[in-house]
Amino acid sequence: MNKDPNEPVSRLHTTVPLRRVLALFRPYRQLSCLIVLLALTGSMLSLATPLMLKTVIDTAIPNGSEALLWSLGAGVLAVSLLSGLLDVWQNHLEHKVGQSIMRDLRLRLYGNVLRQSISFFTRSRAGDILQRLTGDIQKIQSVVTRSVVTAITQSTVWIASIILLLVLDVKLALFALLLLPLHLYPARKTAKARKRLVKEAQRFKSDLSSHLAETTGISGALLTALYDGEAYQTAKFAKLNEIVMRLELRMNLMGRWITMFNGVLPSIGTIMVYMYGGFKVMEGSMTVGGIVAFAAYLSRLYGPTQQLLNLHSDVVSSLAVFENVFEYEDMQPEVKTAEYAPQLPTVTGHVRFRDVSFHYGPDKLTLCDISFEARPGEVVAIVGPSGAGKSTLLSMLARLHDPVSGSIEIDGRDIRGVSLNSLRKSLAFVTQQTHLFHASIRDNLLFACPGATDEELADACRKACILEYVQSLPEGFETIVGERGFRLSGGQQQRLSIARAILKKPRILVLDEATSHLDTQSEALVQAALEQLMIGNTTLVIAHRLSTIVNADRIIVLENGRVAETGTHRELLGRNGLYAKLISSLDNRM
Ligand SMILES: Nc1ncnc2c1ncn2[C@@H]1O[C@H](COP(=O)(O)OP(=O)(O)OP(=O)(O)O)[C@@H](O)[C@H]1O
Repeated sequence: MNKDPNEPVSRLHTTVPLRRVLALFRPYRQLSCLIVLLALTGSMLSLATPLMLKTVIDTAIPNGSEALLWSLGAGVLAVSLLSGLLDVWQNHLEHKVGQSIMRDLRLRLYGNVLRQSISFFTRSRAGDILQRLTGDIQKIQSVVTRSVVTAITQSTVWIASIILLLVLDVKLALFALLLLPLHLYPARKTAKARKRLVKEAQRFKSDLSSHLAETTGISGALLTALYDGEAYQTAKFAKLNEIVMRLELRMNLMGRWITMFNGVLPSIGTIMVYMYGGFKVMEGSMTVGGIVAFAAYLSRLYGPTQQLLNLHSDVVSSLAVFENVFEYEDMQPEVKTAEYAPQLPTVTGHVRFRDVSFHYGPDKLTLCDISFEARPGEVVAIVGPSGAGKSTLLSMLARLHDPVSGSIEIDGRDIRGVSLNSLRKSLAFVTQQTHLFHASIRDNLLFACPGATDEELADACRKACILEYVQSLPEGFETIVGERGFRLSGGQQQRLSIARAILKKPRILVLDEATSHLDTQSEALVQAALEQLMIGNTTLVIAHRLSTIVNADRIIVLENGRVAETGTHRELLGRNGLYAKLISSLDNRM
């Protein structure tokens, strides 16, 4: 199936050490100890009942002791009531610890995903990320909630039951224990098979949620509608859906077989004990109460055996999911900064690219030895044919990618040596594709400057030529916009994103000028907004408008990732090279 896009970005390990799973409990050590204590007390209490039953049958009834019968009856009732209460408390605490671990994991994973470089997001499907942060974490929840407690309590009951069985009758106990190894072989086999199935199912679930996310997002839905792709998408979904269902069925069936097998063995064991014990009672070497107590302890031996084997199978199969989760926790961003990198102080906005080279893949350099500078307040226009590397070049200023050689400096400091957030605070990007979150206009603006006052918001919108429009909306700044919100036109979205950039008060501005989708009036408004934003800032602009290019202090002409020409409009026209050709094609389009 569609595997490549889902391949891990950097696979750091293939198996998860159990130590790492146990380390998740570290912050909840005390609560976990309390849970284990409660569970052990509950298990010990449950071991008292068979002994009381033995006394009822062997002593109270034959001796006609009503008082003993009453007190043993009350004892059994008290034990079961107390066990029930302890169980409720223990269960609540187990869930508290389990849910807290899930919360911590989700938060750590989300934080680490957001820390990743942009290359991670271009490689991953949204559905995969969603699946890991929700589906996968949900899947390991039951293991995390129950596993440790079950392992400790059930092993205790198991060992205690063996001791009590041996105390009651050594030969009978050894006879009953003979059946135990029969449980192990199928349990080991199925645990491995389940792990494979779980891994496969998680992968297809990831495919399913990616397909869902892609086709129900506004762009995917629009494309599907316009190309009449409903039947195609539904067929693709149905295929994945079917595979997921079949895998779930296989996993369930495998679980049922093992449950059946594990259910039959104890019955055989119990009936053998009753028969063998029966003969011993007839011989007079054992009491009836002794057999009843023995059978009760036997069920407390087989029960935990099953539980421990199920747990083993759950843990082994869920290791596949742990691998997924821990992989996201361990991922390192490609673009790294030292933990205590200094902040970039308020800058004047002097930008310098020194021999910058970059490639997306090893086969071909996307940018090769690019050098240029933009002095504070200058406008530098980047022009060149489609695919020349203009967007890549400017994205490097915000360290969306790092150069493979050369360096980029702001005010003489290599941007790799300063903290990433301080670097990004001093820059503002206005791109052609504007993204607005599904939130109010106010919240979308505050995203750039969380502390901005209403006056500052209004002022930024006024400068971006959008205030009047926002105020004319029935809900004004509270209007919900974004993919599923109120639809703003392309120009309005751009002006809102310019207002957002104005609020950031950057020193360096990176613009990707709109090409053609705006009408003349809208373009004039966007242009006026941009001019406001450019005042006093160093501006690097991927320029498509003749006026921007002509008025730029310097023009960098890129071709196939190299600087083909540099100069002012007049100088470059005089050279009659690539620039002159590009300008004549621009003129022809105007
Ligand atoms: N994420 C990516 N992975 C691999 N290659 C990429 C990626 N992004 C861009 N490229 C390639 O890098 C080259 C430069 O792309 P870039 O978008 O920087 O060009 P551009 O000059 O901005 O083009 P346009 O004017 O059409 O937007 C292109 O050949 C493109 O295919």
